[in-house]
Amino acid sequence: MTAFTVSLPLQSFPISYALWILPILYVVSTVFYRVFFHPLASYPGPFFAKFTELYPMLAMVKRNRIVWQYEMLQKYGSPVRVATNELFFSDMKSWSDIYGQSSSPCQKEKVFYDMFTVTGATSVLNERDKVQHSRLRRLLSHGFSLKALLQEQPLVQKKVDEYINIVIAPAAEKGQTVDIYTKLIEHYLDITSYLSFGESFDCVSGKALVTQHDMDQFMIVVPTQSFFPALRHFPIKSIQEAYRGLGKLIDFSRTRVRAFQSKLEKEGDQFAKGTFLRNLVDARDEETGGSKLTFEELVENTIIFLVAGSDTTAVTTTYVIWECGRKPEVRKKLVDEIRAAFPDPTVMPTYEETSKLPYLNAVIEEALRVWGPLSAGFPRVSPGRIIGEHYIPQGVVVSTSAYATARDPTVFPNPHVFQPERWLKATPEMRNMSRPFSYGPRNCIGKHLADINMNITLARLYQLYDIENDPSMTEEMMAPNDRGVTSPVGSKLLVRPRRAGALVP
Ligand code: HEM
Repeated sequence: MTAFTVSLPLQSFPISYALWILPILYVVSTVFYRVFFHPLASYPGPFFAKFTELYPMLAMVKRNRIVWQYEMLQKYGSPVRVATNELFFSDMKSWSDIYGQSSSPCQKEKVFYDMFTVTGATSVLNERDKVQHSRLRRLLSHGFSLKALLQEQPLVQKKVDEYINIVIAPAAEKGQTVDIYTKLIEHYLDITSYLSFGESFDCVSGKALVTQHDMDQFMIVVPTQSFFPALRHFPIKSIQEAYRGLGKLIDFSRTRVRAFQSKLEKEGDQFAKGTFLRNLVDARDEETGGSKLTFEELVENTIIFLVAGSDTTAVTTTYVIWECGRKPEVRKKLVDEIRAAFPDPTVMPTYEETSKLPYLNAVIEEALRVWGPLSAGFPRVSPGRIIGEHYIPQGVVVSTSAYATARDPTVFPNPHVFQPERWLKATPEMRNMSRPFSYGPRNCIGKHLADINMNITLARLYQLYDIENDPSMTEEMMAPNDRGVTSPVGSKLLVRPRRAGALVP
């Protein structure tokens, strides 16, 4: 009996010891491998990045991905190892190696892009398979061509005047201050929703079938729910409210797509000709045996257009106005150019005319370079190939930081300074390094729409009004806040509009 009680701890000792020692050995050997023998072991970067995913996660939570990526590249050079299996680049060649056309492309990274689905269906944004993506892109390309979009120009012009009459004119009349940013999101949402569904949300006029607030819930709920599917059951008021907003958006899209399909069946093909939905519903992809988009694909894609098309364009327009507000010499040149081109206030500028105004386009290019709303590195997975100067093994997550390449001082002297003049003599290097719409087969499909929207809105605004920043606006309030789309941290830009000529620029 005594022998048994004494020997029991001795017999069990090695087992309990092993229970502790094995996990410790596993952790130590994993860290040791990742630091010294991992294929990325020789790349520079912060020490903890060698064996954790801590830094990218922290940057996401702190909403400062773009600035953090830039700081990493500044400190360690390109490429920098920012997590066990992840590299950032900031050289010109990495743009084409990572994002360019290729028979073995770097595919979009699964965890990141799986976050961006509302209904569970895939969209042109998050489809990773090359063949399936090409099919979606082909089906959509006609609707997003400059030619097709210009047929809808009268709608854009009408919405621009509506925005000005409802938002700007009353403030100018009464000498009041107005928040231009929030209303710009609504303005572009009104245009994109019309182009998507053949029916505008009409947020600016107050009809608001779906509000900008409902749209905002996408960014709050959608990325989080892919990690925490149970999120929707949390009895927290703000979460429940966010799901209600998202639900409204999905219901609206489903109803519109259904109504659209049945109208098309009953009335034939003579209605809503220029809308994206019309092109999507009709489109057949001959290369995949005449396949059409499913109902859920139609709903998912139209929602993605709304999300991708409104905030991005509004942020860029807002930063143009902010920069012109704090740089009177820039504002004067812009206003002079626009008013010389369109002296008659009863004549609305067209895109064809505004696209020929060098200074207006230089101001927009510079706003996209300095304040691009999607300038974080978009993650791709190496198929095992040379990127930049290095062979990057299969499975490594890679990206080029658009924010960093657009700040390369050898290409953009004084890179942090807003200087539209630099674009008046743009070099090929400048175009290669400033890529606000990304590059290659996964670049922005909505670029032409963004150009048309921004050119007409800005030309009309400065044709009719002098606009000053409200003195309460500070640089801190305009600092970029990375919520997926990078927008001013203060979520507003207060301005004082006055009828043209009231200010001496
Ligand atoms: C100033 C405005 C805009 C900027 C700076 C911008 C920028 C970008 C960038 C950088 C990407 C690549 C994202 C990635 O690799 O994951 C992208 C993709 C995309 N954008 Fe835009 N965008 C703008 C406006 C628009 C508009 C107006 C629409 C449509 C209504 C749109 C629809 C899309 C879609 C559908 C994709 C995914 C394309 C694909 O993966 O094939 N964007 N955009």
